[in-house]
Amino acid sequence: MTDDKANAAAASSPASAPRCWGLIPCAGVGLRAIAADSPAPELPKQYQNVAGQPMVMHTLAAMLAVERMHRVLLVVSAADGFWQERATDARLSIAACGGATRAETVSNGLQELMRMGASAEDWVLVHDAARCLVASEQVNALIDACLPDAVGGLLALKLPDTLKQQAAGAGPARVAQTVERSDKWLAQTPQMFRIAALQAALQAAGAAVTDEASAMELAGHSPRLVPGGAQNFKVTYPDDFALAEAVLLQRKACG
Ligand SMILES: Nc1ccn([C@@H]2O[C@H](COP(=O)(O)OP(=O)(O)OP(=O)(O)O)[C@@H](O)[C@H]2O)c(=O)n1
Ligand SMILES: C[C@](O)(CO)[C@H](O)COP(=O)(O)O
Repeated sequence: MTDDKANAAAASSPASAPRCWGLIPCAGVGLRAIAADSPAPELPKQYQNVAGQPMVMHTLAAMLAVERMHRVLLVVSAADGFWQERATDARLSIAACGGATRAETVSNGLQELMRMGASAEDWVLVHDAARCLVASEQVNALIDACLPDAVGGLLALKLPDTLKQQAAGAGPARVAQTVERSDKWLAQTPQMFRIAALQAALQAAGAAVTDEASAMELAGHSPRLVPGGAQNFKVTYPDDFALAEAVLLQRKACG
């Protein structure tokens, strides 16, 4: 069945109430966030302080502020000692089943959600621990767009700049051509899909896919693109910490 036909079928069938679960992959090492001239930090980027709190605490606060979020599962690496003796929220669970890639971490987390009582048709919203600026309003907008949809979708940002393709060859980078950008979006998170469909897609796609939507695309689906925002960037490079801190402090000052 095409996504369009499945949407029509979903619209004409009686309303059911699948739940929304949050899944936060938090098992990365943050290699690109380490400045070339700095020693490696003791903790990965998601645990470094940003605006007075470990980055992941901002991420969790935004996800847990969404009332329709049934529970949130944080997936950390087996070696993670951060959560020992730390107070947690009643709707938060932590599983030390992170994998070697983000896709493996998410796949292991989906299995854990099923053990926690999630059903195959429930929705999961996968959100990077390192996107600590997501606003609960954006998460709600994604849920509103995806709940009536047969497939699901992701927050994304229309490309704001002119897009250049690099020429092949050694030496300094040079432009090969300017690429049409009117149909290009930057993928963000959360990415929201049905749990069983996403698990099947990830298993078929393998560990190399860098987001959930890619796995669904490889399975033949066309996920919805829901406008996110420039502030929902992923803390990836050293400069990103200062930007994230400035935005969070400014939000705090504005109440
Ligand atoms: N094996 C992995 C790799 C990544 N992630 C998580 O996926 C999110 C997005 O990944 P990215 O920003 O690429 O994080 P890292 O893999 O940690 O960064 P880098 O590639 O720079 O090492 C992060 O919250 C990260 O913790 C994960 O849970 N398990
Ligand atoms: C999922 C993601 O945040 C979408 O932009 C991103 O792909 C994950 O991290 P990476 O930088 O691709 O490793």
